[in-house]
Amino acid sequence: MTKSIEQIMRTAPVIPVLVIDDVRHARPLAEALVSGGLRVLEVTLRTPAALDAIREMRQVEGALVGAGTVLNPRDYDAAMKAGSAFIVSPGLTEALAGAVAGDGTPYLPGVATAGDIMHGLDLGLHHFKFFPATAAGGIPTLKALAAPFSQCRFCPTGGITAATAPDWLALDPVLCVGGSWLAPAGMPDFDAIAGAARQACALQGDHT
Ligand SMILES: O=C[C@H](O)COP(=O)(O)O
Ligand SMILES: CC(=O)C(=O)O
Repeated sequence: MTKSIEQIMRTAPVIPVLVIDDVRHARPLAEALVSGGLRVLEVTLRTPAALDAIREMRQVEGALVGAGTVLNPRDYDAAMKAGSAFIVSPGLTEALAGAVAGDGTPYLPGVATAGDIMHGLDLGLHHFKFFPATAAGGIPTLKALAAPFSQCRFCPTGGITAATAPDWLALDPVLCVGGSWLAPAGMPDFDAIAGAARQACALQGDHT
């Protein structure tokens, strides 16, 4: 059965945001992250290898693999054909949100302003990526934005690190955070990635 975006956001406290250049790294990367307890994986459509990486990673037992940097209905279509379990975009447009929400696909669009959130609510959305979290003002901005929108839940992403993630996760409207710190660019060190995933998994991220 398809999981809701809320269930996906509550699966683990951290969603690794992945930029995969070499499809040969995809499976071992997913295995390292899942072995550390991070089951929800966002593969950004920023590289030519991304769609094949999604196809590979979804074979890994326990992995819940979605597509990030989905910018328009064409990207959405390609991401779904590759088997994405959820969709993430850096912002919110009617063209994309209409296509994704119309299909009932779990969807996490990016918002950075009250107007963005109101636009999302008009489209029936209540779960958002707060992006770019740190550059958009950090925790004070999210607290101020969340106050009038008590029905909304957030996954802050952008500039978050292992050191700052706990402060974000302590906020009630925050169900999880996203970040690329778990798998930095370059040749992956899968043991180090599994270790970072274990630490991230131990962070508290479950709010009612
Ligand atoms: O999805 C968004 C970002 O690329 C992740 O941000 P970050 O690299 O600052 O963690
Ligand atoms: C930044 C972001 O949300 C994305 O690449 O999907």
